[in-house]
Amino acid sequence: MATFNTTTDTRAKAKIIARNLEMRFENKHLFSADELVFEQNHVIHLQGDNGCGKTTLMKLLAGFIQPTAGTIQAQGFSVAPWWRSNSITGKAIYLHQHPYLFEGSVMYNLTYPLRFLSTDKQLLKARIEQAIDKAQLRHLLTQAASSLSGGEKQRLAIARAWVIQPKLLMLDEPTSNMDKHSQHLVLQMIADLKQQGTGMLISSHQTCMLTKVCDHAWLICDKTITSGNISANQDMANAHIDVSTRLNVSIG
Ligand SMILES: Nc1ncnc2c1ncn2[C@@H]1O[C@H](COP(=O)(O)OP(=O)(O)OP(=O)(O)O)[C@@H](O)[C@H]1O
Repeated sequence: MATFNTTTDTRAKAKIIARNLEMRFENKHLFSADELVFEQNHVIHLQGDNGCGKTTLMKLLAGFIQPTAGTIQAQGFSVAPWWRSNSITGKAIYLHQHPYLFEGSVMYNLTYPLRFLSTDKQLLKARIEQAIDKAQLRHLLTQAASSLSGGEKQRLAIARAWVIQPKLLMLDEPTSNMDKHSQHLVLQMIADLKQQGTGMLISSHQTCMLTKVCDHAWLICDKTITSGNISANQDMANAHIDVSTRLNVSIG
């Protein structure tokens, strides 16, 4: 039986903890894991072959779907509104590889979050201006977001996340539509967020420019999720799971 819950000490480091996790689609066992901790100040490279379950794991941690078994708990966030049936939803921001954008212009998409944030509005406006430059979106501001190219849409979605500065951010195959130049721009924003303490989970089945900023790795292999540090002196192209910190997980 899967359960979700949230503890609300907002002074604590924000984290999402999954325990005794098991995910199945009908009879198909996708993965299991004893314990996964996704927290602020950690940047995790989520690795695994096509179809192993990277997107599914992110959707679980975002609270969009429920695990077959196990618990998913959030700590260090403010209390969820009473009408939200799943208290995990909305804690970690999830960016799909084909990001959801609002109908309207690029500028509308960037300013939309303003109305929901309690942060000083002048500071937010200044941050939006910075994001526009960082993502090189200024020449596109009045254009409909729906008319952007795939790479531009991803740049816009990441710029919007950069403005919000979430505690936890998940990026699903963020560079899949990006040329090298766009990857450089996004890398800078991701590095900024890392410095500001945002915890990030970045999925990609291959190493890419963005995975250079990762200090931890989760690997989905043989229906098992293992977790470990990325050795500081190791080329990310050979990123591996530190065997000493491997989790004891079951294979179904
Ligand atoms: N709602 C669903 N019902 C049944 N099967 C599903 C469902 N969602 C995903 N799957 C299956 O689960 C498996 C994992 O899918 P998922 O998208 O999580 O993999 P992934 O690792 O993100 O793949 P990729 O690297 O290709 O993006 C796939 O075989 C997929 O078909």
